[in-house]
Amino acid sequence: MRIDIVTIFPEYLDPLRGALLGRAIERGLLSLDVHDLRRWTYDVHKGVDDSPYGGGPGMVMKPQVWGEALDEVCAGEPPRLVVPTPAGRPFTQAMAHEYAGESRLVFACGRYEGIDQRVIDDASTRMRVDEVSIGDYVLVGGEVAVMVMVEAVARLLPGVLGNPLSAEQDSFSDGLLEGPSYTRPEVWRDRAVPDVLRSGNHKAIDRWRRDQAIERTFERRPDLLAALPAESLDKHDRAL
Ligand SMILES: Nc1cc(-c2ccc3cc[nH]c3c2)n[nH]1
Repeated sequence: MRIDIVTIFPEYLDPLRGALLGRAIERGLLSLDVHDLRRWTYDVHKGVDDSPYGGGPGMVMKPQVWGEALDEVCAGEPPRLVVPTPAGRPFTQAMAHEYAGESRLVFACGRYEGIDQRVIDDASTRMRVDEVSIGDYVLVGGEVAVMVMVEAVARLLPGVLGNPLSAEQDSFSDGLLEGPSYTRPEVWRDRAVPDVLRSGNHKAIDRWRRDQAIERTFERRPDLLAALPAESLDKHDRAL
């Protein structure tokens, strides 16, 4: 997978080159190119923003600069263009899996009050464009949102995670939250690991883990339970 990111703060994305993702890049499992938007400015001040039509606070990012940047970065095989915004469609694990199946992703990091809408409208005539939110809170720019999405997507690529089962048993993979995890010691500050986990009875362990996942989902994210297909909860699950 080829990932391109356009931003006015390229150094903000440096952490993506460390640790697990850095190793995946070194191993050629994905490529990551970060582009400074100011490369496509021509004025001495390298301006990327201007006042909003209709008035209002803050500044809007200019369409000319973004248009030329995306023309160049998106050239070649048409990518999926992802534009983080608080007004976007919620980013989910299902979308992370969808993106992991793409051969090219381009992320456009806005700043200020965002990017002139015509940039998205124009790009949509040539490629799939998703305006995506990573949560119902407002960040200062798109860079942190892009780091969240790149990490969520990259970890799903074959070979990136040491144990592929980790991704299969993620929270949300079966529509439920993951239950609690435990490791040594057996007792810590007078708190013991649940006996079932030390029983060696894997049928009982799997049942206990599913019960914990359903109970935790019920308590913390009842909306996920409501969205589950009826057939995915058996009689035992419903009796919880
Ligand atoms: N989910 C979420 C996205 C954002 C976001 C995304 C891009 C920009 C550009 C300027 N402010 C931004 C905020 N905040 N919260």
